[in-house]
Amino acid sequence: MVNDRAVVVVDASGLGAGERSDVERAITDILGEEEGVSEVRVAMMADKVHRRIIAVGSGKGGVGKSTLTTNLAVALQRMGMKVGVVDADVYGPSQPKLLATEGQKPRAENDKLIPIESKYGVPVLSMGHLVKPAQALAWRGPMAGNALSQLVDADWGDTELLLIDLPPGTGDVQLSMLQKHKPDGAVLVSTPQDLALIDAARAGQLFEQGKVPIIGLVENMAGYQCPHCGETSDPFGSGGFEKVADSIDLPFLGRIPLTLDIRKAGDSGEPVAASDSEQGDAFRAIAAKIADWLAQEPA
Ligand SMILES: Nc1ncnc2c1ncn2[C@@H]1O[C@H](COP(=O)(O)OP(=O)(O)OP(=O)(O)O)[C@@H](O)[C@H]1O
Repeated sequence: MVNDRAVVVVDASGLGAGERSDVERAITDILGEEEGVSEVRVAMMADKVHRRIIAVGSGKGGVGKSTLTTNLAVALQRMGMKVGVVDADVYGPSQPKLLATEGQKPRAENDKLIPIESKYGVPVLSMGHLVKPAQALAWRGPMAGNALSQLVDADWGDTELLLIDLPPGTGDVQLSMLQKHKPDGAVLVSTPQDLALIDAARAGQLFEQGKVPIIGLVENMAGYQCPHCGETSDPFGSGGFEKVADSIDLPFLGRIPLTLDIRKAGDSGEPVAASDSEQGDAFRAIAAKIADWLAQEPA
């Protein structure tokens, strides 16, 4: 006590942003009731978390970058990592739907957004939580860049890994990310079609120029698995990406089949990696490679 002021120092290491403010509120409420206390001050101390950022990028849209980001985050969370997702796809945010947080609005405290807790233990922030999609369409360079900063500089608490779901291509958001929030590594995703491969190579160049190590390439929608007979066919060809990965000397992280289940799971906000399904295994195998990469890279 200092005169009639109660000062409490709390070791908040390991608590998420929401838990920290709950503890702070509880202490303030309880001590505020005490006789002789006119003011309560709570100082939250925590070990600084060393947070790493991995960007998930693609050359063109619709190749499954958001689906991959969600499932990798859920898979890594289930492996024991504290993972958050930033949906930097300012112009077409899909993480609110994929992580079943649609319609929720993040709170702000001390000028920082508090990420939304999804039911999968993966906190998430998206422009889709803040504005209507049509509003963001009018944004140009600096506004889109500032929007990204708000999301990345939010109060991520004890989150140790942020996966950033980038917009497709090499526009303003990507440049702003390289300048202000340089990722520790990048994962590139593409479908097996030739055009997509060429575009992915372009996205790769952006990271290389920005001196961001490329962790590896993921081939999505590789082979269609028939839900009736289980047979796999290759509407877009297969293996092309692996060859590209080889020819440009980048690790190939894995292949995700095109399945009805993955599409339905995305639409209903129930990522396949959240269950022990065969579909989830493909994402888990890639997540394991990313975890290996993180373990090898000096933090
Ligand atoms: N392996 C897959 N099997 C079946 N459907 C898939 C698969 N991967 C993604 N999809 C579906 O394809 C569509 C596009 O996927 P997604 O939104 O993840 O792509 P994106 O590259 O992030 O797109 P955008 O450029 O619009 O952000 C979604 O309907 C998604 O459910």
